[in-house]
Amino acid sequence: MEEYQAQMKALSEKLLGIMFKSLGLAQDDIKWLHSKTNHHPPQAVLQLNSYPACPDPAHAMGLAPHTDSSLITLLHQSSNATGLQISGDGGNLWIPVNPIPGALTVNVGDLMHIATNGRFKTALHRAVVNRTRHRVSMAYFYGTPQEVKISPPMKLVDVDHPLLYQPVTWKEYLDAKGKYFNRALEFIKCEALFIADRCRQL
Ligand SMILES: O=C(O)CCC(=O)C(=O)O
Ligand SMILES: [Fe+2]
Repeated sequence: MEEYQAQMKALSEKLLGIMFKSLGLAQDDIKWLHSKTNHHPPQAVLQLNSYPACPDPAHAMGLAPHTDSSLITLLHQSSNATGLQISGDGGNLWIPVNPIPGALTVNVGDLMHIATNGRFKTALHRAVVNRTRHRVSMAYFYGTPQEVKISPPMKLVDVDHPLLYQPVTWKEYLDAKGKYFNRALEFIKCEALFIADRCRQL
């Protein structure tokens, strides 16, 4: 398990580096991301999910529609059963994300949505139970260091892209998520007054 987590951590950092670079950001813009040079390294959680088979999947709960609260999630799903589904339209249409042997699924999470000012969009997904097969999955949630207030680099904020969310730590965000669940992002949205105030400070 420790070795798996170490590998997932390295992969998360690599992927995030590539994703931020794709937005034109340099290493200096995302200093908090580099755990080797950071006093307080980014935090991560490993979660194991088990979904017993159910002959009537429509009447069983797998994992309800949600977005992950991480920056990114690296998901391993057992290759013998389907169950993960993603929605691009707020939960009307669900598209299966079937397992590919040897491949991981990468979810963009809420913190990445906040940290990139909405350039990378958090992914709404759910897990439904399989009719005949027991399914397991292993989710590695990669987040930010404990004390970091997540806020996009100023290069991603301008008049065409006003600041969308108030700066929050992962802990503060998880508290909001616990209270407001799928509406947590909405809850930390900048009010017009807050945006005007921040813009004056830029
Ligand atoms: O089991 C799955 O495929 C999804 C798991 C998941 O979304 C989660 O643990 O947050
Ligand atoms: Fe998830």
